[in-house]
Amino acid sequence: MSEPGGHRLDQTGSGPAPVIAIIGAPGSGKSTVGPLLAARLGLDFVDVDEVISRVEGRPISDIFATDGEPYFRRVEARETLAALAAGGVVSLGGGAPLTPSIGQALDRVRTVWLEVSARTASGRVGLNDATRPLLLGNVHSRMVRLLAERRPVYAAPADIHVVTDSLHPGQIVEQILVELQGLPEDTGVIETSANETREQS
Ligand SMILES: Nc1ncnc2c1ncn2[C@@H]1O[C@H](COP(=O)(O)OP(=O)(O)O)[C@@H](O)[C@H]1O
Ligand SMILES: O=C(O)C1=C[C@@H](OP(=O)(O)O)[C@@H](O)[C@H](O)C1
Ligand SMILES: [Mg+2]
Repeated sequence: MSEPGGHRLDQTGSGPAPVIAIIGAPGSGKSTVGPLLAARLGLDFVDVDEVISRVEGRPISDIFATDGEPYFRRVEARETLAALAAGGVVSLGGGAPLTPSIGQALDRVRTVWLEVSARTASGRVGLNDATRPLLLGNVHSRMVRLLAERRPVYAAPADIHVVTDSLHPGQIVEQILVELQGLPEDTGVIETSANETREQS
């Protein structure tokens, strides 16, 4: 089905809705690239951090401060699994893949890993960011440690891997669209027309 963007996918089609999960460290660009990718594919988009803040009625930093990280991770697992079950493009929080139930779910969907260096990520995230309480203090040193711990957890479920440091969000979306075409059919069919994309660029 070709649409102006060349990538529209009718979600009313038969079969389960396609699911694309976006994972990576804080500052890798999940919340930025996710909606752009969803628009190109004609899919719904969910940012799980936004859902959490909405259902909890408070910023993520307040959740951590008042109820602690274990509580946050339980809410995150519930909302992440619900979003993945609903289908569309889902941008996870940076720590979500460390939760076993989420890691197992990621093995069943198309997963995009946006990689970023600690230096670049530190430069992208703001200081004292209310959505990233784990980075309060020395952002760069905390990011270095976090990336070292998590790299294997991001790599394991990844079907598509994009190193984002020197790419703009639009370039990242184009690379994802091209790589989606090369994925095996068994994880759902997402019709994109990368050729049209190349003609458009
Ligand atoms: N490819 C990119 N190049 C430059 N800046 C980016 C890129 N991707 C995201 N950003 C910026 O970095 C910050 C963090 O991006 P965000 O999408 O919130 O990351 P995440 O959701 O992975 O934590 C935002 O200010 C965003 O505009
Ligand atoms: O890395 C993490 O553990 C976290 C990353 C944040 O999301 P982003 O990756 O979108 O910043 C948010 O879920 C929370 O602060 C925890
Ligand atoms: Mg985000």
